[in-house]
Amino acid sequence: MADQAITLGALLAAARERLKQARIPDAALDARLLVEHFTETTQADAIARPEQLIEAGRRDAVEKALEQRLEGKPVHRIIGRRAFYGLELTLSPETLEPRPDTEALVDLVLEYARRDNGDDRPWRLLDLGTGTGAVALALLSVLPNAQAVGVDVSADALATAASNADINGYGSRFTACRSDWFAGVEGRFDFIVSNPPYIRDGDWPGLSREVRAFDPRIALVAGPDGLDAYRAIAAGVALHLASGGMVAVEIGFDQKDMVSEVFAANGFDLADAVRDLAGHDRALIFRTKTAR
Ligand SMILES: C[S@@+](CC[C@H](N)C(=O)[O-])C[C@H]1O[C@@H](n2cnc3c(N)ncnc32)[C@H](O)[C@@H]1O
Repeated sequence: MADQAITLGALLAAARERLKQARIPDAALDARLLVEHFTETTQADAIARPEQLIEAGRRDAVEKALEQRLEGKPVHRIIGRRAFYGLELTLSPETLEPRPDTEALVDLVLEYARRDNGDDRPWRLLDLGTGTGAVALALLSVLPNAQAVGVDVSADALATAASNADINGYGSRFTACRSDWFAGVEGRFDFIVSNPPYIRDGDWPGLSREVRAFDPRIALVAGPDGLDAYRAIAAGVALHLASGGMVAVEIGFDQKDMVSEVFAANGFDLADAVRDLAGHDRALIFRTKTAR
């Protein structure tokens, strides 16, 4: 490659065209995210100062990133981080890339936590399968006096979650706990939340190549019917839920009835369900069954 600078506008146009030609979905968005990240520019720079010169080293970094994208690596894996609920979260090999759909789970928990002027209460939160810390940290970002314990079976994910808590300014209110679901968890919590693995074993081969190659299988797959993690979680909730507490989970689009049955069998009533932006059932919240 010639050792010369290129303008930001030309670099962006070339990157967009390259991904488009290769039929990469969302080519324009991916090109923009990669160029912005590796040239340390913003969308505003591209609009206001497209003539600004990008030095050869940065242009080469964009070039390498485009090659990775053309080989199928997802754009946020290349960048190494992804935005979730207004937070910037670093990814690592054993963390799932947080998905926008999971914001529905956060909103559902917040709706209940903030009832009756509850915003400022010292809520105790438990996030089972915390991954990057996405759900716990999003809740901490809105509830200023809450404390969260993030549980994961993966040491790599937990280290990433703890680092994300520090980077985003919530390190003093976040505790990482390595545990197989509740096995190593102590204490009781006002809200137990989880976005657990919920894909059926048999559906794994049909997922996109990008997901299979770059998201950890253990973060996504949960037995022949996809319900193994819900069974493990529902069985342990009663021992760790504070009086009046609630448990909320993300679900697959067709799992509302099945997951409700799993929790009902363990003594919990469905209190509410919300859909994601595509209109699919996405998050459920339960409370302890009342005596009838
Ligand atoms: C679907 S990911 C969710 C990650 C993150 N909470 C999010 O919403 O982006 C599920 C997480 O559960 C963790 N996990 C899987 N099996 C587990 C187990 N037995 N005990 C604790 N965590 C587990 C995985 O490592 C993964 O981080």
